[in-house]
Amino acid sequence: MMKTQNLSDTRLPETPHIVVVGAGAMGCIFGGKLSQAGNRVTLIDVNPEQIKIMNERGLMLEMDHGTISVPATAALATQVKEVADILILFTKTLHTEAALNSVQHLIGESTIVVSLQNGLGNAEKISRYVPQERIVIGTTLVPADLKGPGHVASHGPSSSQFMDVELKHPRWLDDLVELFNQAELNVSLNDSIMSVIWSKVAFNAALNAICAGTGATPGVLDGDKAFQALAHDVVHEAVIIGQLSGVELDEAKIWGNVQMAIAEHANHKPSMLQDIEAGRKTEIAAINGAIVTAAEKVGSEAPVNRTLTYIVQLKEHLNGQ
Ligand SMILES: NC(=O)C1=CN([C@@H]2O[C@H](COP(=O)(O)OP(=O)(O)OC[C@H]3O[C@@H](n4cnc5c(N)ncnc54)[C@H](OP(=O)(O)O)[C@@H]3O)[C@@H](O)[C@H]2O)C=CC1
Ligand SMILES: CC(C)(CO)C(=O)C(=O)O
Repeated sequence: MMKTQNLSDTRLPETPHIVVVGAGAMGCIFGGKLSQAGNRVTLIDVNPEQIKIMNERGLMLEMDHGTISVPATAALATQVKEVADILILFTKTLHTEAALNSVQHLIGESTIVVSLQNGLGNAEKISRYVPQERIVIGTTLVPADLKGPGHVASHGPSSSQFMDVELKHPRWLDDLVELFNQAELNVSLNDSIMSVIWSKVAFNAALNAICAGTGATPGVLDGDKAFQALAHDVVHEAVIIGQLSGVELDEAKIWGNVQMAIAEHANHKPSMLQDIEAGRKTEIAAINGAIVTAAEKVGSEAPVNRTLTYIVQLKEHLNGQ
């Protein structure tokens, strides 16, 4: 049963309890920075060994301006009792439902759930657990490489955009932006959030899937004609399907972000490549696969994205997934 109350005029509590679900690369960066800014943060994950290490050693974040150490409170979902005021989802999309199932006892009448996860369909999944008026969705360009439990490297420019899914811009949303920005997370609101999400999907469909398929980081692909041609075709096809689905998209801007990542995130392993290297299943279904599904819905096809989906799935199978 979903718990709800009218929230449009409410503000965030003075010292909100922030729960980050998924203490991997992104969870540690966001949780660590929010914690360093003086917030009460609990990290939830599924691996007891990693949780123990994070509690003992804290988080180590390697950033452009140096490495910071932040004490951490990490736990299994069942060990956390205090309801979350803000629940930030940073599992891979394929674990969203399991993660939400495990934290249902932490979702109260005014808990706000934030997802900056990659891929399409995040809001739909979350809305099975939380009323739409309390869901915030968006994207992030923060590059995060997991080096070990609680140890993350993040280099290069980063920014994030989000909005409440109902596009009502309640007062607490401004508080949320301020909270993130006080932690130097560089977030902004964007009313055209479906355009933002589709643009990121088109970007990830090219960058993440090609890097996962080839094993290369963006910098290695710099200047390669075959990469440029393939990435262009992936983005172009995604843009056409997004537009046919009713979303406004600016192909040049998306392409600009791909070039930015090649230049500025040269050594970052896109999250899908990190999954392949760790022998995990990837988010290919929620990114390139979701473009293929969207194409079918509008009576079209997305052969380039379908082929890339097969290639990454093949890599998963070869990894035993
Ligand atoms: N890394 C990056 O640079 C970026 C990532 N993103 C997006 O952010 C999201 C998170 O990515 P990232 O941080 O890289 O992923 P990671 O795989 O590094 O971290 C996810 C964490 O969630 C844990 N987990 C799995 N299932 C559950 C569960 N049921 N409950 C709680 N925790 C769980 C995982 O544990 P285990 O490993 O044991 O499964 C892992 O520790 C993804 O959607 C990704 O696409 C967006 C922009 C950049
Ligand atoms: C960091 C970024 C934007 C790729 O450059 C990303 O989305 C990912 O790694 O999944």
